Amino acid sequence: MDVNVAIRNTIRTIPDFPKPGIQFKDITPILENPVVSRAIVAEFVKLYHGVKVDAVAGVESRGFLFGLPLAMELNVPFIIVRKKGKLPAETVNFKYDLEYGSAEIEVHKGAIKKGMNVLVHDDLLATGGTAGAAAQLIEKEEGIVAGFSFLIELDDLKGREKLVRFDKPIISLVRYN
Ligand SMILES: O=P(O)(O)OC[C@H]1O[C@H](OP(=O)(O)OP(=O)(O)O)[C@H](O)[C@@H]1O
Ligand SMILES: Nc1ncnc2[nH]cnc12
Repeated sequence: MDVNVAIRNTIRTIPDFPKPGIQFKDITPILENPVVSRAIVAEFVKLYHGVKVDAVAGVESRGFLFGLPLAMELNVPFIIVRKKGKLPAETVNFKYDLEYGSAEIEVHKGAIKKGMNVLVHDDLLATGGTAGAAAQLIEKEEGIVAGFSFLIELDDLKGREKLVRFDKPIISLVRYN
């Protein structure tokens, strides 16, 4: 199976969600398909062969879906990056600007160890604000960004440009204009 073709054929595009003009990439049909889901994890494992990854950080909420199985396959810890106010123990936070307004993400203090190579994982790269903030959080904790992995990248929103400064591989399985 060509996993990129399988993803493209399985994703649904829902127009005007959550706002008029947005073409929402709905991954729920992928989650309902265990063959494609397994192929996605296998593809990430293959692509990260030879890259030093000590942990995978998945961004709430859709970054959790493939982030945990990927970490399990790589046999490394999975670290959850959550929106503010959801993690129960002491946290470190990073505030960032969105297109309109701002948002804050956090991880448990001590989850990212000094010098740890942490792969940022999410389902989708749009403007890059979220993935860039997760990477800054890793650096704030003295971890090293190992790279970025996404199922989907929306090229027109130029998120990649926000991530190039980390100078690490940015992998997306499917790209849309
Ligand atoms: O590149 P950006 O412009 O930052 O956008 C990408 C982010 O947006 C979506 O998450 P959303 O905030 O919709 O939350 P969810 O995963 O909980 O649905 C997506 O899952 C990414 O995390
Ligand atoms: N177009 C889109 N589809 C799905 N998730 C998104 N997150 C940001 N933009 C998105």
